[in-house]
Amino acid sequence: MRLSFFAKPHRDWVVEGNHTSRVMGFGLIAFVLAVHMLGRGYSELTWALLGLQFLAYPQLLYWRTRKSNEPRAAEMNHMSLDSFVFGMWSAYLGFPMWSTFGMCVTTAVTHASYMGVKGAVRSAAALSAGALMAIVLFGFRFSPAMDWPISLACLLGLTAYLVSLANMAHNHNVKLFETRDKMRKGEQALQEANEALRQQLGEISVLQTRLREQANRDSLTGLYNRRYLDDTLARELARCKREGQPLSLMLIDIDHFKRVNDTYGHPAGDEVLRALARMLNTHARSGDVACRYGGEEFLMLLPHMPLQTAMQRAEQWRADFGTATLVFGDFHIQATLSVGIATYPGDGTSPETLIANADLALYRAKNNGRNRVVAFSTSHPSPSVLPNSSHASQ
Ligand SMILES: Nc1nc2c(ncn2[C@@H]2O[C@H](COP(=O)(O)OP(=O)(O)OP(=O)(O)O)[C@@H](O)[C@H]2O)c(=O)[nH]1
Repeated sequence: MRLSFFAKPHRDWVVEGNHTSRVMGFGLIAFVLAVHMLGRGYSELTWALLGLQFLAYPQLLYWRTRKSNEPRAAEMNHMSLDSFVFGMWSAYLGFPMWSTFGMCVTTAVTHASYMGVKGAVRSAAALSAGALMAIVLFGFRFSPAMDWPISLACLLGLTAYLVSLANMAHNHNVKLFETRDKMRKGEQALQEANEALRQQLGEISVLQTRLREQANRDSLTGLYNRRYLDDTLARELARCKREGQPLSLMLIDIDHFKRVNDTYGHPAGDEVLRALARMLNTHARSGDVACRYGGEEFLMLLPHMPLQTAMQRAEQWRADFGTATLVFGDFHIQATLSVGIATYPGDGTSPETLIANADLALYRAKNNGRNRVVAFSTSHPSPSVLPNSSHASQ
């Protein structure tokens, strides 16, 4: 387990960069000031302070910054403290020309690079405050020494400082570009993933629609199934009631279908069912619902259709189907239809009653000899039968 004292809580590029440039800059200035102090009779205490100030102080600040909860804010304050101590040293040493200039410029540039012109002003204020403090404590001295070794050291130090600052900015820019590049690539990958997801969602939605459609369809004939009819009949009936329109229901049953199966086989029977479904679909209007109601029983839901029209239609379909021949392999198959019709409002006002009455009418069509159309009518004791003597059952 690491002790928190040694832990590195935060790695901030401002803090790290400042530390490096502070260590370097203070080292160089210490060297320049030492050259200036040589032979000028400064006490041992001053030399010791110089060592502490320029060699130990940067480490102390770095440690404090990293312990701080807000390292950047701490670092900004430390920069002002730098200016203050530089001001003190400059005034204490009598404002040696190049050293003072170097200290002023480096702190002003550092401040300005983080805080703009405001930073430079802040640095100037701190420098002045430091100088003032030194003048108050030690008195005013003025010896702007400009010996060439000091001037040369200052110029080299200043150049090194500016280059290191530019290098830091360059490194930061490179990092910034790399991060932007990564973000752009990430964004692109995200867009691609989004696009793929959108496509998948589209496919899922198509599949769902197809599934819903399949759930409503009879797999053999492709007509709507009974489940769909249950939902639709109530809705269509309600609509016709609102609009004051009639609605007819036709129950259509293939006569003696068992015989077809028994004679020609089940696959042939299937083909007959498909043929009837095709015929009903072909003749259905856009609002009609053709539905396979049971094994060989079909239902046509005919909104807005009065009884007489429904009777005529059913008769037409019965005749067409009865005269058609279905070729299945070597077989020529013929079959007839019986149809029962119930119409809203005369034959019932609820889906259940209408279906029950259409079924009753169909039952009567079968009983009366098949191959015929029978309409249920509550107004007559026996349902009305469309005469069909020419198409007797087989
Ligand atoms: N091929 C085939 N036959 C089916 C299918 N569904 C039901 N059937 C058959 O349809 C026949 C219906 O027979 P019945 O109910 O006796 O009726 P029917 O022979 O048509 O006689 P009526 O209706 O009284 O004229 C049965 O033999 C069922 O096996 C199907 O999907 N395919």
